[in-house]
Amino acid sequence: MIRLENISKVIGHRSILRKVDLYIQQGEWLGIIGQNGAGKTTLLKIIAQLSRSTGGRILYREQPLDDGSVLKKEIGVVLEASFLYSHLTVIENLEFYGKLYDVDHLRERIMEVLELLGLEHARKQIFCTLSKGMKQRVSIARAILHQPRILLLDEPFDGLDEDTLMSVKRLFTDLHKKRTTILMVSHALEDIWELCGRVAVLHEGEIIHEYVTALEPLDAIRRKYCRVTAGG
Ligand SMILES: Nc1ncnc2c1ncn2[C@@H]1O[C@H](COP(=O)(O)OP(=O)(O)OP(=O)(O)O)[C@@H](O)[C@H]1O
Repeated sequence: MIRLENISKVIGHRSILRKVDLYIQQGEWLGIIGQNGAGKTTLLKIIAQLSRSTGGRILYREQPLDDGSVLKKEIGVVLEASFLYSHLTVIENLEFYGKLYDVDHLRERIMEVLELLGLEHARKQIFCTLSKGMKQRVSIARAILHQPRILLLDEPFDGLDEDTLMSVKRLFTDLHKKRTTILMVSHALEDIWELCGRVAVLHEGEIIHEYVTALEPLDAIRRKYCRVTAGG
């Protein structure tokens, strides 16, 4: 569905990503792991067309992406900088985004995602006054509002309490069952192993391993992963 060919990113004199090749199949749930600074967020931003690569290309359904508009509409993104306006309420933020994406029956859809994320009671609260976990819920609500075919998730469970974590995992699992393609960056290997079918390890801007989670026990990977990222 999405093919990355030789994707590179150089900032100043630093190579952040080095010739990354990656294929993401339709309906797949792919995890990306790696140490701090490995380039995971940079890679996600390039796929989301929020940042430009300095080399290589992205193919979507085997067609090169020249301007990202086709893909942009099909993608929902959860990133730390969550594209939400601090001084708008939760519902105003969702209305703004929903109009931008021409969401049908916007009012009903907003009520649906508010309920899915347990945000009904906070809907009139100003975004910047929310707790970290509540902000993360709004960020997820925004990402799924237009029912994207692809979800790009950067540490999506950050800040969520145990109950919300379970319900958000269920929500993503349901979307995945409905053939949503998911690319998820996380430091929580347990979550990655529980949810993702395949995992790519990014190290200093390069994909150095790919694993099928069903075939590799997490403990073995934890040992290997630590060795690999420690350079051994
Ligand atoms: N705009 C920028 N200018 C300069 N350097 C940048 C910029 N954006 C990212 N970097 C650098 O690129 C490298 C990769 O950053 P990135 O955020 O992609 O890493 P990451 O794997 O997501 O890390 P973490 O696990 O800490 O979130 C880091 O060394 C970072 O400092």
